Amino acid sequence: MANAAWRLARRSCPSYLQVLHMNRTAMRASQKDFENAMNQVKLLKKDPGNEVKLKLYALYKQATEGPCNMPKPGVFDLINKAKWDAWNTLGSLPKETARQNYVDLASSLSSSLESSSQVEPGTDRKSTGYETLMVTSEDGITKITLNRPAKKNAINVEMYHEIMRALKAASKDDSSITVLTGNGDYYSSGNDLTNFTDIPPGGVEEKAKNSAILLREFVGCFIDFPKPLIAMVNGPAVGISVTILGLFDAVYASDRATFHTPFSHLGQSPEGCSSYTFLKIMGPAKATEMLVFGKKLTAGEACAQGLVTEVFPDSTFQKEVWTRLKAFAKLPPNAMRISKEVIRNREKEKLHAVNAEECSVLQERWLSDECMNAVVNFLSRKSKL
Ligand SMILES: CCCCCCCCCCC/C=C/C(=O)SCCNC(=O)CCNC(=O)[C@H](O)C(C)(C)COP(=O)(O)OP(=O)(O)OC[C@H]1O[C@@H](n2cnc3c(N)ncnc32)[C@H](O)[C@@H]1OP(=O)(O)O
Repeated sequence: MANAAWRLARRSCPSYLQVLHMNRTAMRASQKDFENAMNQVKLLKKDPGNEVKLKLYALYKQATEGPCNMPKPGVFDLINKAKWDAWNTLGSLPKETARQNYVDLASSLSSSLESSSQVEPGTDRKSTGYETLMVTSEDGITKITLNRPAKKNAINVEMYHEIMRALKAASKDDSSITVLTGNGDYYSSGNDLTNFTDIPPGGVEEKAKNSAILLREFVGCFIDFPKPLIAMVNGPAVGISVTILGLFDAVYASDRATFHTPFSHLGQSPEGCSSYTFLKIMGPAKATEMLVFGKKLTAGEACAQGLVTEVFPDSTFQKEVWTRLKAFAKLPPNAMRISKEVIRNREKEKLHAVNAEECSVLQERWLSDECMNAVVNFLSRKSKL
């Protein structure tokens, strides 16, 4: 049947997309296929992650009930709002197409999740077990890639924890240097603003307290990281993804990258030790423009001010930086580690004290009307940076 559709399509010379559509229609999933797909999903050995689960939920509802018929949940009813958004996005997609898409997604998941659990042979090792990151180790370099490109690599609570886990693992593995970069067009859009919506029974005060503990531990991992740590800033960087750059040993940027710390706009205050490192790196006047007035820097400006080590044209960024990193990774690892220790040890105590103070100030800021209003405006689509 599918072959017949393909032959017919070729004879009347329709576009490639039309052919694909005919093929898919000819292969419409039966109710039995749909039920098998639901079982396949239940039997997955690995959690496919929230975004995929929402997609599956939406396709299931569309396939069984048709277009979204639920009243829209409130902005702070985060889970039901996410489900509603996912379902509502499918608009008037026919039930049969939703059923087919569900079957396709389930089958792609069972093949990709089963195969990704296998460790590749040779020196290129991929770490599995991360939802928000890709972690690989090759040629003496551990690469940690922020991997939520559809959300501009915003750092949700899970990603904070996974970055800490990946850094702890990298500090003990046999690589000589560690690289942090982003997947997609952004390096990172900073803290995921939906982190503010998941309020525990103890209320916002408890949330702010726990968040300050999390942030302090997160930044602490960068202060204490023992090997050379290099940022490959592949695109725009916002908020905490910029401030922690002051704790890296080298920062290479694409000329597409920008550096933005809009803390006052968000009713917040600096973190990542930037209230200390940025002043040392660029002097108080330039640091104030960034941290207090939220001035966004181009990669060239960030390099001129010492935050970035070197800027590369986007077209050659990956090739040029990887060539350089591979050369660095051949240097004697113990010498690099000890040199970093000598440089960092003089500052460590001070950095931990700055980190603690910044987190305690932020804990208060998160409870302010200025901060709450900024977050609600972003979540209700009234504002962007
Ligand atoms: C009680 C307190 C608890 C807090 C717990 C926190 C713990 C530690 C906190 C540490 C302090 C950190 C501070 C910071 O990092 S401040 C910086 C925060 N970041 C932002 O304000 C950026 C917000 N995003 C934007 O302004 C725009 O999205 C952006 C300019 C980055 C890109 O715009 P563009 O038009 O190109 O793309 P979209 O807006 O359509 O984005 C695509 C989707 O990605 C979602 N997105 C992007 N960034 C974020 C983000 N930071 N948080 C949440 N979601 C984000 C965006 O909503 C789109 O999603 P949808 O496709 O679903 O609409």
